[in-house]
Amino acid sequence: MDEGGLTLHTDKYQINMMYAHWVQGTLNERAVFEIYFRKLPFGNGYAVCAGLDRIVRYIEALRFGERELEYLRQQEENYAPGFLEALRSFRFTGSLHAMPEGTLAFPNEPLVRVEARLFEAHLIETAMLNFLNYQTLIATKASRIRQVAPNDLLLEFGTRRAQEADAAVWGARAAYVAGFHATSNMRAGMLFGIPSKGTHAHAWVQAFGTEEEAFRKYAEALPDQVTLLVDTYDTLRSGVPNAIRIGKMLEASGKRMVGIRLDSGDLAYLSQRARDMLDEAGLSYVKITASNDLDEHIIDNLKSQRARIDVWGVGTKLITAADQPSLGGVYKMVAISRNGAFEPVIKISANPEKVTTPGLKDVYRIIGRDTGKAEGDYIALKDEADIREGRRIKLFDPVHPYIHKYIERYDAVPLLKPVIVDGELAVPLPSLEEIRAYHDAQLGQFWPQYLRKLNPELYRVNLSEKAWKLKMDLIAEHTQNDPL
Ligand SMILES: Nc1ncnc2c1ncn2[C@@H]1O[C@H](COP(=O)(O)OP(=O)(O)OP(=O)(O)O)[C@@H](O)[C@H]1O
Ligand SMILES: O=P(O)(O)OC[C@H]1O[C@H](OP(=O)(O)OP(=O)(O)O)[C@H](O)[C@@H]1O
Ligand SMILES: O=C(O)c1cccnc1
Repeated sequence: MDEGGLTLHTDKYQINMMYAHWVQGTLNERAVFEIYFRKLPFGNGYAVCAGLDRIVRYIEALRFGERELEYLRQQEENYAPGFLEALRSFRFTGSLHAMPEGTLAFPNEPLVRVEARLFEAHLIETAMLNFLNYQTLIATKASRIRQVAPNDLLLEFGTRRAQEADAAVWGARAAYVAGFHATSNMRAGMLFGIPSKGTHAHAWVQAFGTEEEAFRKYAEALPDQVTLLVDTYDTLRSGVPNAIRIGKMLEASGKRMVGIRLDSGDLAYLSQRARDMLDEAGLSYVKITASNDLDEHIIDNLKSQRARIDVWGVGTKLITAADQPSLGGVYKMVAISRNGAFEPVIKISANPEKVTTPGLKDVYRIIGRDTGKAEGDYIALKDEADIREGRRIKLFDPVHPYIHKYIERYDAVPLLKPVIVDGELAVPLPSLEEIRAYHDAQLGQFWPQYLRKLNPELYRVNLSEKAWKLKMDLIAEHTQNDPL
């Protein structure tokens, strides 16, 4: 997808800061920022990273053209002409390390680390958060839905209710990353290569004199993909019997009907009755699709009622993340270069959760050698050797530091991979199919108790002792408390 034209998809305060750095001559000073979120959405045990593909394409396409410069000139008379000239040759020259799309991520660990000139680091905050927060939210919602229907076909049907067009297509992609199988949105199919699927609407049936005629005409037109919507008049008295007639008609011409779709009423009862009727008619291969305001809770509940549903069409509640419509990912400065070296910086807050963790850091997934499973994540300062070299490390609870344990016999997998280095793409972006396969492998690394939908076990994100000490020292420095 062409991401040109998004350069001013940023908050004005970013341009104000760029301008002030330009005026003060500090625009080329380098800084490090991290993106992380503080709380998991939906009470889920993990989040599924998505949005990096768009971030990279956006960064690569960043240019201030005539239109952008003219708008800035008109908007703000304080912006000196020299600033606008500097923008004309703007290119992103920094580096970006990030968790690949499909990675399972947890609160308070960096998903992205940006190392760049202040001039460019400010510009990209807003758009990066916009893409990452939304797509990660939808991928996580989709993952919850998949958790309750792991063996069924999952179709994304949300476009009509999405918060506008971008959300529809990028949300369809995020759902696909997390394991949905297809989308109804043809543009998402075209842009990203996601399989597209569709049945027909009630209007098709209403357009004909009888339901049977409507079904027949549809089957004549599209004999290889007949999924008939059976609830326009009376699901069990007319819809399913008419669909069975069409199924038989197709059989006579050597074809097989794909399915029926239920879109209202008691989906458990109707699916059981419809299954019986189809089976009795010898159409046991015909699949039953359900739709109608579905989400992970209803699907789970329908399964516990032994609903006979093979395919789930999920729209509104997925694409709008209806029970939690935003993820609160933030972008915080953790270091700034002074006299040629990065110095850690902190932001203090009366709210302890909002105090940042200073310094350039890496995140590692600790995989137990004996189990092959993730034991916890470990955030360390960038140059810490113990974790890199697999030596014994101490995991401790920062709130109650006396609670700790040592671990050895582990593999430490660095999660932040180089994506852009000095303005250039470090490695080609993975394909969507590669991302899906990687996501599945990620899920396989976790014990089921971390993945369950309801009251999942807390997965630990540990801070190294050095990183923790640095944080405490900086807090002390800024609050005039004694260091711990
Ligand atoms: N057996 C079931 N158990 C739990 N929830 C169900 C069951 N059957 C359907 N549902 C859900 O209950 C809700 C019913 O919604 P609603 O009553 O608005 O649908 P409807 O009246 O049957 O159809 P329409 O969308 O045409 O109004 C939907 O979210 C549906 O997915
Ligand atoms: O329910 P969702 O999860 O959003 O899935 C998509 C819905 O969109 C269509 O109906 P439409 O919205 O056109 O009409 P309806 O509300 O009367 O079902 C379809 O029949 C589904 O019910
Ligand atoms: O193909 C379908 O059945 C479909 C697509 C979008 C929304 N509702 C249903």
